[in-house]
Amino acid sequence: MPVTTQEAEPRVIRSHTQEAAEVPAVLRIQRLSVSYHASDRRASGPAVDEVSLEVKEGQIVALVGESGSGKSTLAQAVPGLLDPRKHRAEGEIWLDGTDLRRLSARELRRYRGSRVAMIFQDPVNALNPVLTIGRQLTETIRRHGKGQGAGAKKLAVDQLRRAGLPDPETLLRKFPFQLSGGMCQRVMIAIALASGAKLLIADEPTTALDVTVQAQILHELDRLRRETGMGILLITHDLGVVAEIADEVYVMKGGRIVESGNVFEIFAHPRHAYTRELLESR
Ligand SMILES: Nc1ncnc2c1ncn2[C@@H]1O[C@H](COP(=O)(O)OP(=O)(O)OP(=O)(O)O)[C@@H](O)[C@H]1O
Ligand code: NI
Repeated sequence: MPVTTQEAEPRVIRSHTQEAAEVPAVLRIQRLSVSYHASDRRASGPAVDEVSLEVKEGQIVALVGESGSGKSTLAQAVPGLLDPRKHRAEGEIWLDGTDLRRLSARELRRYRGSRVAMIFQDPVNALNPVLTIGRQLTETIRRHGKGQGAGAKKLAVDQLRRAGLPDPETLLRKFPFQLSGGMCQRVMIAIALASGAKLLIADEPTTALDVTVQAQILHELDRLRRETGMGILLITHDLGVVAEIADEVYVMKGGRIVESGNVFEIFAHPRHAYTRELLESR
């Protein structure tokens, strides 16, 4: 009789070799257009032009393209961070069965931070300079009803450790200016983890950091999406990193997606001339 072994279901949701067909989407953007108002416009035409895009659970989706192609506009439109007085948007942004485009400013604020987290190029300034790291983390934890008092503090320590920061207890008492850029970005990641967001939008999260730290942070994101199932929309100029950690790639030019697909296919057989140029220029 054959021996049957019972293996535990792996917690890891997927790696970029698996088919993602049945994995639910954490973000689905449909025909999103964003135009800045004429007085502010620095270029003709919409900054984002009928873009459709999907991020599934546990996936890293890379958004690449030249400067001014509309990547940051797209990234900021998702959590509703664009100034409503300065732009006009059309289309749908589905997150967890809700079209964010239909929410009021107040409802959007509640979504932001609890369902979708963002990390930016400049982690030092993204943190509040006058509050300790501990205070900023426990604030997030409390606000999202994840814990109070000692419970919140313990969770804060856990998340800092998870984000790869050594000696989290000491770190709780420090202020952002006492930390390196890389450490601040890890704190931002810990805050995103503490909020329990299922989607993380990372807009060039390592551009301002030392070269040696850049790869570490990106590999941290790669590890965390495996551990938590968080979906990540990653904007980066580093095509080497894209090849290494992304599942899907969207190539943007002049506000439009000119090519998208599985990372292996795009890198092996870029169809669009612009994608070939991008690959050759690295
Ligand atoms: N606040 C703004 N007001 C008016 N126009 C803007 C604003 N922000 C961006 N734009 C314009 O929208 C277009 C897209 O810019 P965006 O910053 O989204 O590009 P990007 O792909 O993120 O570029 P980069 O790689 O340099 O960060 C550009 O033409 C830019 O000049
Ligand atoms: Ni940008």
